[in-house]
Amino acid sequence: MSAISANQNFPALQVSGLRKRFDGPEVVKGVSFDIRAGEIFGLLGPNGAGKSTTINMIVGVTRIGGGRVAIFGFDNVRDYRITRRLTGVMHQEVVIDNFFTIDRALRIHSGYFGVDDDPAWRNMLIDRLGLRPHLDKVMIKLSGGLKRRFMVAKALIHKPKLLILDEPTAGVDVELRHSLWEFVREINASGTSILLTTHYLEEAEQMCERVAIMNHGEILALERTSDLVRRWGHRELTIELENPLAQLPPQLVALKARLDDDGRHLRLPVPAETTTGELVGRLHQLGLKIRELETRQPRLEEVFIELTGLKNGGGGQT
Ligand SMILES: Nc1ncnc2c1ncn2[C@@H]1O[C@H](COP(=O)(O)OP(=O)(O)OP(=O)(O)O)[C@@H](O)[C@H]1O
Repeated sequence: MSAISANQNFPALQVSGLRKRFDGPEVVKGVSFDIRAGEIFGLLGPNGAGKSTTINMIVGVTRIGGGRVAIFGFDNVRDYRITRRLTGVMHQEVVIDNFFTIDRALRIHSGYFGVDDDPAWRNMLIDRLGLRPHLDKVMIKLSGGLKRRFMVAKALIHKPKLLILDEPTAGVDVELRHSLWEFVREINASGTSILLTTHYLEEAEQMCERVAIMNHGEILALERTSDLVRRWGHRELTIELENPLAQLPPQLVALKARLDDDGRHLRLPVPAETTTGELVGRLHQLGLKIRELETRQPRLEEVFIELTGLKNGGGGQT
Protein backbone atom coordinates (compact mmCIF):
# COMPACT_ATOMS: atom_id res chain seq x y z
CA MET A 1 0.00 0.00 0.00
CA SER A 2 1.39 3.40 -0.92
CA ALA A 3 0.77 4.96 2.44
CA ILE A 4 0.26 8.65 2.99
CA SER A 5 0.57 9.29 6.65
CA ALA A 6 -1.71 11.74 8.31
CA ASN A 7 0.25 14.44 10.09
CA GLN A 8 -1.13 14.08 13.60
CA ASN A 9 0.17 17.56 14.54
CA PHE A 10 -2.57 19.08 12.40
CA PRO A 11 -6.29 18.87 13.12
CA ALA A 12 -7.95 15.98 11.27
CA LEU A 13 -10.15 18.58 9.60
CA GLN A 14 -10.05 22.37 9.44
CA VAL A 15 -12.99 24.07 7.80
CA SER A 16 -12.50 27.83 7.47
CA GLY A 17 -15.14 30.26 6.27
CA LEU A 18 -16.79 27.77 3.94
CA ARG A 19 -19.46 29.22 1.63
CA LYS A 20 -21.78 27.90 -1.06
CA ARG A 21 -24.51 29.26 -3.28
CA PHE A 22 -26.29 27.17 -5.90
CA ASP A 23 -28.88 29.07 -7.94
CA GLY A 24 -30.53 31.05 -5.17
CA PRO A 25 -29.36 32.48 -1.84
CA GLU A 26 -26.27 31.20 -0.03
CA VAL A 27 -26.90 27.84 1.65
CA VAL A 28 -23.55 27.68 3.51
CA LYS A 29 -22.60 31.05 4.96
CA GLY A 30 -19.06 31.12 6.30
CA VAL A 31 -18.93 27.85 8.25
CA SER A 32 -15.80 27.19 10.33
CA PHE A 33 -14.89 24.33 12.63
CA ASP A 34 -11.98 22.02 13.43
CA ILE A 35 -11.96 18.34 14.27
CA ARG A 36 -9.08 17.23 16.45
CA ALA A 37 -7.19 14.09 15.52
CA GLY A 38 -8.93 11.20 17.26
CA GLU A 39 -12.19 13.04 17.89
CA ILE A 40 -15.81 12.11 17.10
CA PHE A 41 -17.52 15.33 16.04
CA GLY A 42 -21.21 15.78 15.24
CA LEU A 43 -22.54 18.27 12.71
CA LEU A 44 -26.22 18.61 13.55
CA GLY A 45 -29.05 20.61 12.10
CA PRO A 46 -32.58 20.36 10.73
CA ASN A 47 -33.34 19.39 7.12
CA GLY A 48 -31.88 21.88 4.70
CA ALA A 49 -29.45 23.40 7.25
CA GLY A 50 -26.52 22.91 4.88
CA LYS A 51 -24.83 19.88 6.47
CA SER A 52 -24.60 17.72 3.35
CA THR A 53 -23.48 20.67 1.23
CA THR A 54 -20.72 21.32 3.78
CA ILE A 55 -19.69 17.66 3.73
CA ASN A 56 -19.78 17.55 -0.06
CA MET A 57 -17.41 20.53 -0.17
CA ILE A 58 -15.11 18.85 2.38
CA VAL A 59 -14.85 15.69 0.30
CA GLY A 60 -14.61 17.54 -3.01
CA VAL A 61 -17.94 16.43 -4.53
CA THR A 62 -19.25 19.99 -4.55
CA ARG A 63 -17.06 22.90 -5.63
CA ILE A 64 -16.18 25.22 -2.76
CA GLY A 65 -17.85 28.62 -3.10
CA GLY A 66 -15.55 30.36 -0.60
CA GLY A 67 -13.22 29.52 2.27
CA ARG A 68 -10.97 26.49 2.55
CA VAL A 69 -10.74 22.94 3.85
CA ALA A 70 -7.62 21.25 5.17
CA ILE A 71 -7.41 17.56 6.09
CA PHE A 72 -4.47 16.77 8.37
CA GLY A 73 -2.96 20.02 7.07
CA PHE A 74 -3.44 19.22 3.36
CA ASP A 75 -5.57 21.58 1.31
CA ASN A 76 -8.47 19.67 -0.24
CA VAL A 77 -8.21 21.54 -3.54
CA ARG A 78 -4.44 21.85 -4.02
CA ASP A 79 -3.59 18.47 -2.46
CA TYR A 80 -6.80 16.69 -3.44
CA ARG A 81 -5.11 13.37 -4.24
CA ILE A 82 -3.76 13.19 -0.71
CA THR A 83 -6.95 14.39 0.98
CA ARG A 84 -9.07 11.89 -0.97
CA ARG A 85 -6.88 9.09 0.24
CA LEU A 86 -6.97 10.29 3.85
CA THR A 87 -10.77 10.59 3.84
CA GLY A 88 -13.52 7.98 3.74
CA VAL A 89 -17.07 9.13 3.20
CA MET A 90 -20.44 7.54 3.47
CA HIS A 91 -22.92 9.79 1.71
CA GLN A 92 -26.50 10.14 2.78
CA GLU A 93 -27.89 8.85 -0.48
CA VAL A 94 -27.36 5.17 -1.11
CA VAL A 95 -24.62 5.11 -3.75
CA ILE A 96 -23.80 1.62 -4.91
CA ASP A 97 -22.41 -0.17 -7.92
CA ASN A 98 -25.69 -1.91 -8.77
CA PHE A 99 -24.42 -4.99 -10.59
CA PHE A 100 -21.28 -5.70 -8.55
CA THR A 101 -21.29 -8.26 -5.80
CA ILE A 102 -20.29 -7.02 -2.33
CA ASP A 103 -17.11 -9.08 -2.58
CA ARG A 104 -16.04 -7.68 -5.93
CA ALA A 105 -16.88 -4.09 -5.01
CA LEU A 106 -14.82 -4.28 -1.82
CA ARG A 107 -11.87 -5.99 -3.55
CA ILE A 108 -11.50 -3.28 -6.16
CA HIS A 109 -12.60 -0.21 -4.27
CA SER A 110 -9.34 0.61 -2.50
CA GLY A 111 -7.69 0.69 -5.93
CA TYR A 112 -9.71 3.85 -6.70
CA PHE A 113 -7.59 5.56 -4.05
CA GLY A 114 -4.30 4.11 -5.25
CA VAL A 115 -4.26 1.78 -2.24
CA ASP A 116 -3.56 -1.95 -2.59
CA ASP A 117 -6.24 -4.38 -1.43
CA ASP A 118 -5.43 -5.58 2.10
CA PRO A 119 -7.26 -8.92 2.56
CA ALA A 120 -6.87 -8.90 6.36
CA TRP A 121 -8.43 -5.44 6.65
CA ARG A 122 -11.12 -6.28 4.06
CA ASN A 123 -12.05 -9.45 5.93
CA MET A 124 -12.19 -7.61 9.23
CA LEU A 125 -14.68 -5.12 7.71
CA ILE A 126 -16.69 -7.95 6.15
CA ASP A 127 -16.95 -9.80 9.46
CA ARG A 128 -17.52 -6.83 11.74
CA LEU A 129 -20.26 -5.49 9.49
CA GLY A 130 -21.92 -8.89 9.09
CA LEU A 131 -21.40 -8.98 5.32
CA ARG A 132 -19.87 -12.48 5.04
CA PRO A 133 -23.12 -14.39 4.26
CA HIS A 134 -23.96 -11.83 1.55
CA LEU A 135 -20.65 -11.55 -0.33
CA ASP A 136 -22.01 -13.02 -3.56
CA LYS A 137 -25.15 -10.90 -3.69
CA VAL A 138 -25.37 -8.15 -6.26
CA MET A 139 -25.97 -4.69 -4.85
CA ILE A 140 -29.30 -4.14 -6.49
CA LYS A 141 -30.75 -7.06 -4.49
CA LEU A 142 -29.57 -5.93 -1.06
CA SER A 143 -31.94 -4.77 1.66
CA GLY A 144 -31.67 -1.16 2.83
CA GLY A 145 -29.81 -2.13 6.03
CA LEU A 146 -27.34 -4.29 4.13
CA LYS A 147 -26.66 -1.50 1.66
CA ARG A 148 -25.85 0.81 4.58
CA ARG A 149 -23.45 -1.75 6.09
CA PHE A 150 -21.79 -2.18 2.73
CA MET A 151 -21.44 1.59 2.38
CA VAL A 152 -19.66 1.77 5.75
CA ALA A 153 -17.26 -0.97 4.64
CA LYS A 154 -16.69 0.82 1.34
CA ALA A 155 -15.98 4.12 3.12
CA LEU A 156 -13.33 2.37 5.24
CA ILE A 157 -11.77 -0.01 2.71
CA HIS A 158 -8.77 2.22 1.93
CA LYS A 159 -8.04 2.81 5.66
CA PRO A 160 -8.87 6.51 5.81
CA LYS A 161 -7.72 8.58 8.80
CA LEU A 162 -10.84 10.76 8.66
CA LEU A 163 -14.20 9.05 8.31
CA ILE A 164 -17.23 11.14 7.33
CA LEU A 165 -20.66 9.65 7.91
CA ASP A 166 -23.64 11.60 6.59
CA GLU A 167 -26.73 10.13 8.24
CA PRO A 168 -25.31 6.59 8.48
CA THR A 169 -28.32 5.29 10.38
CA ALA A 170 -31.13 6.91 8.37
CA GLY A 171 -33.92 4.37 7.94
CA VAL A 172 -32.00 1.69 9.82
CA ASP A 173 -33.62 -0.43 12.56
CA VAL A 174 -32.68 0.00 16.22
CA GLU A 175 -30.48 -3.09 16.45
CA LEU A 176 -28.42 -2.20 13.40
CA ARG A 177 -28.17 1.42 14.57
CA HIS A 178 -26.63 0.22 17.83
CA SER A 179 -24.21 -2.14 16.15
CA LEU A 180 -23.17 0.50 13.61
CA TRP A 181 -22.44 3.05 16.34
CA GLU A 182 -20.51 0.43 18.30
CA PHE A 183 -18.41 -0.25 15.23
CA VAL A 184 -17.86 3.48 14.68
CA ARG A 185 -16.53 3.72 18.24
CA GLU A 186 -14.13 0.85 17.58
CA ILE A 187 -12.87 2.48 14.41
CA ASN A 188 -12.42 5.71 16.31
CA ALA A 189 -10.56 3.95 19.14
CA SER A 190 -8.15 2.54 16.58
CA GLY A 191 -7.19 6.10 15.57
CA THR A 192 -9.69 7.30 12.95
CA SER A 193 -11.20 10.74 13.43
CA ILE A 194 -14.90 10.97 12.71
CA LEU A 195 -17.32 13.59 11.44
CA LEU A 196 -20.93 12.52 11.51
CA THR A 197 -24.37 13.91 10.95
CA THR A 198 -27.48 12.34 12.38
CA HIS A 199 -31.04 13.30 13.16
CA TYR A 200 -30.98 10.94 16.15
CA LEU A 201 -29.93 13.49 18.73
CA GLU A 202 -29.79 11.01 21.58
CA GLU A 203 -27.23 9.02 19.62
CA ALA A 204 -25.26 12.18 18.77
CA GLU A 205 -25.20 13.03 22.47
CA GLN A 206 -23.78 9.62 23.32
CA MET A 207 -21.30 9.46 20.45
CA CYS A 208 -19.88 12.95 20.01
CA GLU A 209 -17.33 14.65 22.19
CA ARG A 210 -18.23 17.96 20.54
CA VAL A 211 -21.08 19.02 18.31
CA ALA A 212 -21.85 21.96 16.06
CA ILE A 213 -25.47 22.93 15.60
CA MET A 214 -26.18 24.41 12.22
CA ASN A 215 -29.23 26.09 10.72
CA HIS A 216 -29.82 28.15 7.58
CA GLY A 217 -26.19 27.70 6.52
CA GLU A 218 -24.68 29.01 9.76
CA ILE A 219 -23.23 27.45 12.89
CA LEU A 220 -25.31 28.47 15.89
CA ALA A 221 -23.31 26.68 18.59
CA LEU A 222 -20.13 24.66 18.73
CA GLU A 223 -18.73 23.20 21.92
CA ARG A 224 -18.33 20.11 24.03
CA THR A 225 -21.64 18.27 23.94
CA SER A 226 -21.87 18.10 27.74
CA ASP A 227 -21.12 21.85 28.14
CA LEU A 228 -23.68 22.75 25.49
CA VAL A 229 -26.37 20.71 27.19
CA ARG A 230 -25.48 22.10 30.62
CA ARG A 231 -25.41 25.71 29.45
CA TRP A 232 -28.56 25.73 27.33
CA GLY A 233 -30.64 22.96 28.78
CA HIS A 234 -32.95 23.29 31.74
CA ARG A 235 -33.35 20.72 34.43
CA GLU A 236 -36.94 20.29 35.44
CA LEU A 237 -38.31 19.19 38.77
CA THR A 238 -41.63 17.37 38.76
CA ILE A 239 -43.39 17.18 42.08
CA GLU A 240 -46.42 15.25 43.15
CA LEU A 241 -48.13 17.03 46.03
CA GLU A 242 -49.91 15.34 48.92
CA ASN A 243 -52.78 17.80 48.64
CA PRO A 244 -53.91 19.32 45.35
CA LEU A 245 -53.69 23.09 44.85
CA ALA A 246 -56.56 25.15 43.47
CA GLN A 247 -54.04 27.59 41.97
CA LEU A 248 -50.35 28.40 41.99
CA PRO A 249 -49.17 30.62 44.84
CA PRO A 250 -47.53 33.84 43.50
CA GLN A 251 -44.11 32.69 44.82
CA LEU A 252 -44.30 29.70 42.49
CA VAL A 253 -45.53 31.78 39.56
CA ALA A 254 -42.35 33.84 40.07
CA LEU A 255 -40.33 30.61 39.79
CA LYS A 256 -42.04 29.85 36.45
CA ALA A 257 -43.75 26.79 37.91
CA ARG A 258 -46.60 25.11 36.06
CA LEU A 259 -49.47 23.26 37.66
CA ASP A 260 -51.10 20.32 35.90
CA ASP A 261 -54.89 20.31 35.56
CA ASP A 262 -55.19 17.82 38.41
CA GLY A 263 -53.69 20.44 40.77
CA ARG A 264 -51.41 17.75 42.12
CA HIS A 265 -48.39 17.86 39.79
CA LEU A 266 -46.04 20.82 39.82
CA ARG A 267 -43.30 21.35 37.24
CA LEU A 268 -40.48 23.71 38.06
CA PRO A 269 -37.47 24.67 35.95
CA VAL A 270 -34.31 24.34 38.03
CA PRO A 271 -32.03 27.31 37.21
CA ALA A 272 -28.35 26.43 36.66
CA GLU A 273 -27.28 28.20 39.86
CA THR A 274 -29.90 26.49 42.07
CA THR A 275 -29.92 23.01 43.55
CA THR A 276 -32.98 20.79 43.62
CA GLY A 277 -32.64 20.78 47.42
CA GLU A 278 -32.99 24.58 47.58
CA LEU A 279 -36.15 24.46 45.50
CA VAL A 280 -37.62 21.72 47.65
CA GLY A 281 -36.79 23.82 50.72
CA ARG A 282 -38.80 26.73 49.30
CA LEU A 283 -41.78 24.47 48.70
CA HIS A 284 -41.63 23.33 52.31
CA GLN A 285 -41.56 26.97 53.42
CA LEU A 286 -44.79 27.47 51.48
CA GLY A 287 -46.31 24.62 53.47
CA LEU A 288 -46.53 22.26 50.52
CA LYS A 289 -46.22 18.56 51.31
CA ILE A 290 -44.36 16.50 48.73
CA ARG A 291 -45.32 12.90 47.94
CA GLU A 292 -42.89 12.17 45.07
CA LEU A 293 -40.30 14.12 43.16
CA GLU A 294 -38.29 13.57 40.05
CA THR A 295 -35.58 15.64 38.36
CA ARG A 296 -35.27 15.45 34.61
CA GLN A 297 -31.81 16.22 33.22
CA PRO A 298 -31.57 18.38 30.10
CA ARG A 299 -31.00 16.61 26.79
CA LEU A 300 -29.29 17.65 23.58
CA GLU A 301 -32.63 17.40 21.82
CA GLU A 302 -34.18 20.27 23.77
CA VAL A 303 -31.06 22.41 23.29
CA PHE A 304 -31.30 21.70 19.57
CA ILE A 305 -34.96 22.69 19.51
CA GLU A 306 -34.26 25.86 21.47
CA LEU A 307 -31.32 26.93 19.28
CA THR A 308 -32.87 26.15 15.92
CA GLY A 309 -36.25 27.61 16.87
CA LEU A 310 -37.98 24.45 15.69
CA LYS A 311 -40.43 24.85 18.53
CA ASN A 312 -41.89 27.81 16.67
CA GLY A 313 -41.68 26.17 13.28
CA GLY A 314 -38.50 28.14 12.62
CA GLY A 315 -36.32 25.67 10.82
CA GLY A 316 -37.92 22.59 9.31
CA GLN A 317 -37.88 19.20 10.94
CA THR A 318 -35.33 17.01 12.52
N1 LIG B 1 -27.23 20.59 -5.96
C1 LIG B 1 -28.03 21.52 -5.42
N2 LIG B 1 -28.61 22.47 -6.18
C2 LIG B 1 -29.39 23.41 -5.63
N3 LIG B 1 -29.67 23.50 -4.30
C3 LIG B 1 -29.12 22.58 -3.50
C4 LIG B 1 -28.27 21.54 -4.00
N4 LIG B 1 -27.87 20.80 -2.95
C5 LIG B 1 -28.44 21.33 -1.85
N5 LIG B 1 -29.20 22.39 -2.17
C6 LIG B 1 -29.95 23.26 -1.25
O1 LIG B 1 -29.07 23.65 -0.21
C7 LIG B 1 -29.75 23.73 1.03
C8 LIG B 1 -28.99 22.90 2.05
O2 LIG B 1 -29.16 21.52 1.72
P1 LIG B 1 -28.35 20.37 2.44
O3 LIG B 1 -28.69 19.10 1.75
O4 LIG B 1 -26.92 20.75 2.51
O5 LIG B 1 -28.97 20.38 3.89
P2 LIG B 1 -28.84 19.30 5.05
O6 LIG B 1 -28.57 20.05 6.29
O7 LIG B 1 -27.88 18.25 4.65
O8 LIG B 1 -30.31 18.71 5.09
P3 LIG B 1 -30.81 17.18 5.36
O9 LIG B 1 -30.72 16.96 6.83
O10 LIG B 1 -32.21 17.21 4.87
O11 LIG B 1 -29.93 16.29 4.56
C9 LIG B 1 -31.16 23.25 0.78
O12 LIG B 1 -31.99 24.39 0.64
C10 LIG B 1 -31.07 22.49 -0.53
O13 LIG B 1 -32.26 22.57 -1.26
